[in-house]
Amino acid sequence: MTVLDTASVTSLPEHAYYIPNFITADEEEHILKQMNSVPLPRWTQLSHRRLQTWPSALTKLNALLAAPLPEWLHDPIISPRLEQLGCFSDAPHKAPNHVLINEYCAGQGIMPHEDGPAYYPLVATVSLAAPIVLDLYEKKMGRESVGVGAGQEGMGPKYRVLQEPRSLLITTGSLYTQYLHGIAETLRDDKLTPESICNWDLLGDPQNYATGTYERKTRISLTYRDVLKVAKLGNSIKFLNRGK
Ligand SMILES: O=C(O)CCC(=O)C(=O)O
Ligand SMILES: [Fe+2]
Repeated sequence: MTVLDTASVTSLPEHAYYIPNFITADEEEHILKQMNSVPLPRWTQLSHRRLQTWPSALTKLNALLAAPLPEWLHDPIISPRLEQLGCFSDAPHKAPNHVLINEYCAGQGIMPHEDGPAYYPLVATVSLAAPIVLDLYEKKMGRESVGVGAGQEGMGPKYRVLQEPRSLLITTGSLYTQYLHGIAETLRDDKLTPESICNWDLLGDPQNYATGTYERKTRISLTYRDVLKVAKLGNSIKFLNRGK
């Protein structure tokens, strides 16, 4: 049995994997320090959260301009940890080449959405600083209704995943393509029970949630992905100079 087999969230459609304490508290602190020491314009302020995009935002055609990730996003998460798991070994570039950093203050969240076709369909999410619940919604069949109603009153999530600080969550396969994911805009996550939280058996510190509720604190996520289209800067410069 591989490490990933033992981390499988078996009550979810295929596939999700959850590993608590994927990084140490020292490693978490180092990453948070680096993240907070970048120049302020590195942050994109959205109405409900702020975001850093590494190495840069995708082009209009969903291509990534080839550039290395900063060392603090690479070590130890990509090398050696994700490499040891082998989760990107079938991806076109065999490793993640893009990282989004999302910061959610208490009360902030992200609308149910899907990550779409720009990426190899696997997301590796490392959570930092505080726990949060990720909600999963089944996509409605029929184009017009995709996403409509998800997250609205009376349309609760189909599944809930509790992401502890320092944990890794991998979503791939039909979970990537057939489901929407979102985070509620709330000051506390509640109904934290083994019945309601689908990765309860895999939690590192379930006793922290024994009261069934958790007051939200600022939580950071690092989402690692492989962008399918990569443009080499040299080629882009040739393209820009075309006709000169
Ligand atoms: O913060 C998270 O765990 C989810 C972020 C997300 O869905 C995204 O960046 O597309
Ligand atoms: Fe997403």
